[in-house]
Amino acid sequence: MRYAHEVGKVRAAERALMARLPEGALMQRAAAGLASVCARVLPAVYGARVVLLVGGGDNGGDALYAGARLARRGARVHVVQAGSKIHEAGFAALRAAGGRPAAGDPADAIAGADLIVDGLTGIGGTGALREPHARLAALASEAPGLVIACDVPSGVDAGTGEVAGEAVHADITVTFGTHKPGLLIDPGASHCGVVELVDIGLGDDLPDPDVVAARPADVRPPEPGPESDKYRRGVVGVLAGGDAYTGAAVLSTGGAVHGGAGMVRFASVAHPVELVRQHWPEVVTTVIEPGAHDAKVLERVGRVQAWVAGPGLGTGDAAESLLEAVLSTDLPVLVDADGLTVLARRRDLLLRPAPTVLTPHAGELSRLIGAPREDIEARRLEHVRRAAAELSATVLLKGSTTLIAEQDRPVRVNPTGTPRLATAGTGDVLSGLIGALLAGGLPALDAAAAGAYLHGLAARLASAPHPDAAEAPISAQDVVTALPEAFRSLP
Ligand SMILES: NC(=O)C1=CN([C@@H]2O[C@H](COP(=O)(O)OP(=O)(O)OC[C@H]3O[C@@H](n4cnc5c(N)ncnc54)[C@H](OP(=O)(O)O)[C@@H]3O)[C@@H](O)[C@H]2O)[C@@H](O)CC1
Ligand SMILES: [K+]
Repeated sequence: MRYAHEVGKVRAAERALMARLPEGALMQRAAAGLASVCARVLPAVYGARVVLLVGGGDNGGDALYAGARLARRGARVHVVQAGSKIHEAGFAALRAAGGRPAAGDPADAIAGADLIVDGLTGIGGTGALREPHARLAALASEAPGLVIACDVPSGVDAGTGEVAGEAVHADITVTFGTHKPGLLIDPGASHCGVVELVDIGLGDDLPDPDVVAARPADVRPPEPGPESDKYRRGVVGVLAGGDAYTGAAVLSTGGAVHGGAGMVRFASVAHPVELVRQHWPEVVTTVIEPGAHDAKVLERVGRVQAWVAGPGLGTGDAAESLLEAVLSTDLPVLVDADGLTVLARRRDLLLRPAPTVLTPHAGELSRLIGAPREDIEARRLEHVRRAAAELSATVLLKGSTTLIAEQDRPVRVNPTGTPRLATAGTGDVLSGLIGALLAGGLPALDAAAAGAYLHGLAARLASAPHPDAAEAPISAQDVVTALPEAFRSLP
């Protein structure tokens, strides 16, 4: 896992470690790590034109000391100072090594640099960048040289990934001690380029992480054992589709079929049942009558180990009665799409002892928790956490960075997302896939995180089947088809 810690915890760990080290030692570790990444990416350090953008805090100090190291190796290092304050000891070290303030218009120095080190703000940055920082950030982002952000791209909120104004677009972000949540969550994540973690020795002083992102080896779908039969591997029940929406039924069922379920049961009114039978002959189907139902309706569908309810189900009385039936079982239930719209008026149905997984996009979450959609999109981490606590559920918030929250657990960030997934029907595939993983016995948070991971991977493989292939647009059906390849590509 890649671990990220909130800014307050980073500062506390730094304080604890600093108390045991000689003064300035920690900043030297950070600067040494930053300088070595700079040296690695420059074709040659000797003679390289390096520009340091330096704010008034310790982030600027890191950049100055790293610049001094590069200057001692022959780089031509110039400083663009933003604001009146500067880290005096770092500045003195840089001058002693031969670095100089940039003369003339900073725009010229930035445009002519081979490498720009962004030391404007780090974890101490708050709100939109002020001037002249904002202009310098914009100049750096447009410059032809490589941009390396020190700790955090300036303008990105380290704790949340919010970007309130101008922000540096880095090619590489060298971060110290631990990742910060804002490096993993959009829009901040999309400003980072490649993130490199420099170990400054915080390890023992850091508490449990607040946010984690899976690496491939962390994703472990349920493995069928030698004596698995279709019942032990997990039967997933899908309640989806209606006379109006049939595609959602086919796609959600497809996600379940390719998600490793031992068996998929599907129940709906006659028309979607007919289509699912045509697409997925391996699925066991049940036709249910239109209109409202009592809890007994599920007995006709048969035994399952987890339910998926909602895609294309409609939002009227019939859908509400099915949701009520399914949520009154003691089985894990995933609710998506129309099911979420129903839940927005029936939050009482969420008061249940068994696990519930909700998979809203920002608009659906807005209805569920009564927060404006734009607020949710701007502050995804805060809202997904709040939703998990308020709704007593595992909440997977879809979007440019999919986040998965469960109360008192680190928030999972899905690293495999791709803009290619922003196409109709892909969410239905995800619901069936997570349902299959739940039925296979994964705990809710792991099932949701593994589902999001495999779903993103499948979309990438569908779009570009091998590393040299150009990306092509994809359909939700392509994602279903690529799921086996996504499973195979796990280590
Ligand atoms: N602690 C340690 O041991 C270690 C810390 N390390 C490093 O220190 C960094 C944290 O340093 P920090 O705490 O000094 O804060 P920092 O990120 O430089 O920002 C403060 C400056 O930014 C300014 N500023 C703020 N908002 C702004 C805005 N919107 N627009 C414009 N300006 C704005 C603010 O100005 P002010 O508001 O005070 O006028 C102040 O000048 C950390 O990220 C890591 O790089 C490493 O060396 C490892 C050891
Ligand atoms: K920075």
